[in-house]
Amino acid sequence: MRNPRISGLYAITPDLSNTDDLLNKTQQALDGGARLVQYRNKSADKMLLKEQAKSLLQLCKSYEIPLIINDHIDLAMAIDADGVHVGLGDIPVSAARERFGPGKIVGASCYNNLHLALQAEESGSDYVAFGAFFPSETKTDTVPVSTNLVDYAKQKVTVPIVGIGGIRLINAAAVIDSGCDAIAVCNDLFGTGNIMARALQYTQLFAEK
Ligand SMILES: Cc1ncc(COP(=O)(O)OP(=O)(O)O)c(N)n1
Ligand SMILES: Cc1ncsc1CCOP(=O)(O)O
Ligand SMILES: [Mg+2]
Repeated sequence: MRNPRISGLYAITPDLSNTDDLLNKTQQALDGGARLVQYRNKSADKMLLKEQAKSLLQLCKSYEIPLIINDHIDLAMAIDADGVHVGLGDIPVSAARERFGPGKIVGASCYNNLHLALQAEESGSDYVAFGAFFPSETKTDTVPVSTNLVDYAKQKVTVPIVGIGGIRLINAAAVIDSGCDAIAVCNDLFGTGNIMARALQYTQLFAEK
């Protein structure tokens, strides 16, 4: 059965060195209906990573929304986060599952590769992520993927599918319509003047389905 927690707007946090700013912005995304939050910070040192992850976890808990930690399984385990997201350069899905236990969310990047998705599912991932669907300002070393792959993958994988990469309000419907259960957004969510209003607009796209 598809994991019901993996659906809707998946907020990917931007690199912010100010923890209050990070919390404030994430709270706005949650107020707008984000269903999952990923703490992704590529520039913080170990101390800041832990401080921010712990604060975000407390915030997400108060909304009963899962917090997924990007890359850092040790950090995810240390703070008892709800999950971890791993890519090809990170710990393998099977090891993440083994270390983190059965009750935690393990998400896997599958880029434009159905074979990776099948492998990730086999290894115990709770969702598979494809992307980048569009050029991303947040992550520039991506591979392009077409919505056709999602259409095809829906027939092959049973875990939820997350779409990521350059998703904006104007192109999100195409990604959702291709069969993605969730869309992961960073820049078009956190880079706007009114994050809550933008999150609500994304949430509305799912309500229309
Ligand atoms: C939901 C989601 N999908 C894909 C990624 C990318 O993971 P990865 O390839 O490991 O790249 P980095 O994000 O670590 O730069 C993701 N983080 N989240
Ligand atoms: C982490 C990641 N993986 C593929 S694209 C991407 C960045 C997503 O951010 P944005 O929504 O700003 O493109
Ligand atoms: Mg990674």
